[in-house]
Amino acid sequence: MHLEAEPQKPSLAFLGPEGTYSHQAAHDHFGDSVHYIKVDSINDAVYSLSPQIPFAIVPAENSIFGSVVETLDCFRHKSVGQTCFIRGETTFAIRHCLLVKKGVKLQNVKTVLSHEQALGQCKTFLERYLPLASVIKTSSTAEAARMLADPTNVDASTSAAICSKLCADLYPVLDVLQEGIQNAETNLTRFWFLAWSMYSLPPSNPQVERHSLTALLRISPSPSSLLGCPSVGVARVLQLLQMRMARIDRRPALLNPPFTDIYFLEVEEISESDSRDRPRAVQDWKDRIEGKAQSVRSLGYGCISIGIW
Ligand SMILES: O=C(O)C(=O)C[C@]1(C(=O)O)C=C[C@@H](O)C=C1
Repeated sequence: MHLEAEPQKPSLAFLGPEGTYSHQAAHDHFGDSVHYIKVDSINDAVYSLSPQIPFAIVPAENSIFGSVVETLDCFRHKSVGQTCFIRGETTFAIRHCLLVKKGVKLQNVKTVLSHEQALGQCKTFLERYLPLASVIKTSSTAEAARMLADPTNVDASTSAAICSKLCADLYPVLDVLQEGIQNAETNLTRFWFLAWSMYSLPPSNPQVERHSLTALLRISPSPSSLLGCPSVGVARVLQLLQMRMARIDRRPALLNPPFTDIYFLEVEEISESDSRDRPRAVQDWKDRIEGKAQSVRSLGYGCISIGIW
């Protein structure tokens, strides 16, 4: 019998441990076509990108709790657009559960552990059923389950974790106390696929592949902008690019003077032909704002970064 060596799968970093929504969303999309590498934070997922780990998945925004600021804050850094590019996206349905150690009842729960996003998405449930419980933020929802199941955790009999039902299978000492505890039945999180190189694409699953037609503009303003004050600059850039804005996020730029911001804009303009020839489209955007902005850089798949100063 002739056994063919399995071609090496590309590695993809995800916010671990196993059982996070990031892990599940990646698995839904890529199945067994990638080698999964768990990391401890969204930051680590972004900064682990390298020739050895060419791909990563990070949460972008949630339909109940909004933008994932940890991800946007990573996108402030100039490495994004150099060794980190957005190359696609997927949306995943989030259904949170309250997990406890077997035998623990709702009235025993004094502490709830979970990721900041999940705690926000379940605020109504927490206020109604556990108003006196204190909350502890963990690096991910599955990390909350892992901590609860840890045999050395002395507080486990008075604690609960908000995470996916899958975590009850991964940690058999845990039970699902309540299912579907998010503030609204429809709860979706949008994830971005990142790549180390602008020229590499994560393996696609033809069943679910759907090219996003949005673009992300990172606009770093400063007072001496040729385009005027930051918000005017943003509006002017959109006008020059002939783009309609779909979403806007604003984060502190961590530059002087204080209250200088970076804007993240998702725009709707990209036409069918542009979406087929993205490098040309990005070049065209650059040409249109040349001379008006100090720096224009591609963030990858239909994404550009514009520095105005
Ligand atoms: O903690 C997880 O399970 C994650 O994958 C992170 C994350 C997020 O940051 O938005 C992903 C999806 C849900 O919105 C909750 C948490």
